[in-house]
Amino acid sequence: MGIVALPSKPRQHNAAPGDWLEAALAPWMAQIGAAPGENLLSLALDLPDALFDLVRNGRADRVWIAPDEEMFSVGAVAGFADMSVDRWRVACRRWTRFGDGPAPIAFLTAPPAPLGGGAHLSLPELLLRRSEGRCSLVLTGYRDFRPAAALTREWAERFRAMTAPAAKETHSPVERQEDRPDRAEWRARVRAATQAIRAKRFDKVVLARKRVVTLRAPIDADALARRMAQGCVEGRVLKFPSANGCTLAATPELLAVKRGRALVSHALAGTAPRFPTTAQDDETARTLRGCAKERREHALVVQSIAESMREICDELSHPPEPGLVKLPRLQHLWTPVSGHMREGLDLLDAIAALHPTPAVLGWPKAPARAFLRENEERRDGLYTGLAGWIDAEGDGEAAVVLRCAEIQGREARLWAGAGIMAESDPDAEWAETELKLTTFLDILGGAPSAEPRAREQSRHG
Ligand SMILES: C=C(O[C@@H]1C=C(C(=O)O)C=C[C@H]1O)C(=O)O
Repeated sequence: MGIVALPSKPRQHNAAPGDWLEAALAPWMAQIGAAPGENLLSLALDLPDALFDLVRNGRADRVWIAPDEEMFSVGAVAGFADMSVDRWRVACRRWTRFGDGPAPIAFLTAPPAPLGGGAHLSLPELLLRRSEGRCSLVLTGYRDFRPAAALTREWAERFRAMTAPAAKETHSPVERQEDRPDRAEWRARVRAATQAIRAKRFDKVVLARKRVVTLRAPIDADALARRMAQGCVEGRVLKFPSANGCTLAATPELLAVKRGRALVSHALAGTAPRFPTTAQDDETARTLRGCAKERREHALVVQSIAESMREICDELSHPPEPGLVKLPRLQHLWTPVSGHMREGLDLLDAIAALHPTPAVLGWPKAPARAFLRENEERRDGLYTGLAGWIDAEGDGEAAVVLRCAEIQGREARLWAGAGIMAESDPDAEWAETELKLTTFLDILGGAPSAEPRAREQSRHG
């Protein structure tokens, strides 16, 4: 499935966005004024398509784009900007909601795989959502002791800022790029990992590396997110704030998708390049499916996901043989694991059970994590962490943040990793990470790869 194409120019809309919102809020003022001050309050409004287009061509703190859905948000509700899981659950029970639109959601993140740990939630003040062809605006606030008009004024100001026309996108050339670790150090790290595996410390560990790309001018993360969304990806395009700037990703890996009681986790591990001719591409896919190392690497991930899901699901199933996910530059072995979640559990329970999987950490998890800590692999931004959203019913999605970069000023810190098994060859694993880096390099605007193209180099070529 492809990502919906974005119109390059916003369609015309006559009313100024701020005026439109004030008029749309007017009929609700009395009800907002009478709502209990100690509860969260949300109002969902239908939004004209043209205003939605203004937003997706403008600026947003958080962006989430799926094949059948788009979400953009600004602001975080004061006092609920960083919610604990418990606080979210309590708030959901005492929420005053108006309007006939989608329920409010919180965005969530979880730390990179070597750190692990639970989810953080952030409650957006303004959420623009297009789902099933319908555009809506969900406004959320905590009125506390303020008059209702103070709250609606804040919403209107944010909406004006969000719909202000974005600066014209300019393309900035690459000034320099650097690999950390460099190739020699990478080889040493992979050898250390394969030795530890042969010494039976663990079966698999995921090593990662970064490329720091510096452009001549500051990077426009919103423009990059739009470019990513225009490409065709299997998965999710996202932009989330992270420790030093923001993280952008076009990731194919979905850790958890929950709708009602149905939970699906997508095991993705085992990688090969794509080729322009069908014959060569199919041959590579056959080699990937038949490669014992890749199959074992994949099987570890499926087994671990199934074990974790058994703790929270009653029924579990997955196809006996992996399928393939085909991306523009890569193909992966893929197994969707489906389950029927136990009564009363939500997406956050699924995250607690599943994150991180051996696809981004290793197996068994504890010694793989200890190895990464000893080797001081510090992953920037949200790389191999999670990003996603949850609604008040506990449904939602969590993607593993891959094919990503943390953007700060003129710098993009790109990350890619590979599963290391006993027989891993350092150069083949380097080639695989090169290929993974191209997903983001392509979007950044043709930054030339520091190494020869991995397509021709891969162990499957
Ligand atoms: C670690 C990454 O990707 C993960 C590792 C894979 C592998 O080793 O084959 C495949 C998909 C992802 O689960 C990455 O893209 O950086």
